[in-house]
Amino acid sequence: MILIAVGNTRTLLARTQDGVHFDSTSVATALPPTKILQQPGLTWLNALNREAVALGGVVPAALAAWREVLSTAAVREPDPGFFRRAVPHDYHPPESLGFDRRCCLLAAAMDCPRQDSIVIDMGTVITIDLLAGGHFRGGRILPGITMSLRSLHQGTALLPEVVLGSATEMLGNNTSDAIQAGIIHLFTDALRGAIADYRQRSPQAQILITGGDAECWQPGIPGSFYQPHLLLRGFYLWIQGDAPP
Ligand SMILES: Nc1ncnc2c1ncn2[C@@H]1O[C@H](COP(=O)(O)OP(=O)(O)O)[C@@H](O)[C@H]1O
Ligand SMILES: CC(C)(COP(=O)(O)O)[C@@H](O)C(=O)NCCC(=O)O
Ligand SMILES: [K+]
Repeated sequence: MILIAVGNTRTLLARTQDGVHFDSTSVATALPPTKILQQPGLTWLNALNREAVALGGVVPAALAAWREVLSTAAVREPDPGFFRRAVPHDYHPPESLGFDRRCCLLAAAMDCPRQDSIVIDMGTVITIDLLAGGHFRGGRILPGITMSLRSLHQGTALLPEVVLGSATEMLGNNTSDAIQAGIIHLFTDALRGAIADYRQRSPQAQILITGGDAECWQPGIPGSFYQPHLLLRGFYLWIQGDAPP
């Protein structure tokens, strides 16, 4: 099966036989699908007309462009009804819950059915969601790391656009270090704070962390597990669960 998952910054293109191992790559969502399909190295995408293709995401215009390009392939899109049965929730309106959040929650719910989970997705935007007693209990949406750094530059005359290094000083003594200290401590505190709050509700919840910025932030979140393929795993389970018998 080929999975195409459209995020706000990156589109994941993945192929899997067993739903556990994913041969995946990511490309800029801003690129039109026709251009993406012409990229060298993405040769397995030639299988698009022979294999089942699953399409999902959180950027409606990009999804529409993919639908047009894939019109000859057997495209499958996830059914919200399956999600609602697998992960009951009170989100309102229910259809507004983002596709990427659903995939990660579904993976946690189906792979660890007796375990509560705090699911942190550090993508364009950061989401921190609580799955407890098999139900999605709600979450928090925060600006992402790159988005936050960019907004400091775009909203001011004097602040440069900074790339985060490994500086974690408490007190910055130049503009770049002060911004880095601000962002690193802001998000470390926000993540730890959310975990502490959610654990009042679910003391045993495991912490799963995924998304483009997760790998470098995981060490700052004690006890968390980095799950690079959480979204793809959930997407696969969703499409399989949906399949007609
Ligand atoms: N090659 C890359 N291009 C863009 N952003 C990247 C890349 N690698 C890591 N990142 C980081 O990952 C974040 C995007 O995460 P990702 O999970 O791909 O987001 P989304 O699913 O929202 O598209 C960016 O904010 C950026 O900080
Ligand atoms: C919260 C998100 C922007 C995260 O997107 P991402 O950072 O993964 O691109 C996305 O899940 C979304 O557009 N959600 C819709 C609103 C909601 O979940 O309530
Ligand atoms: K995200």
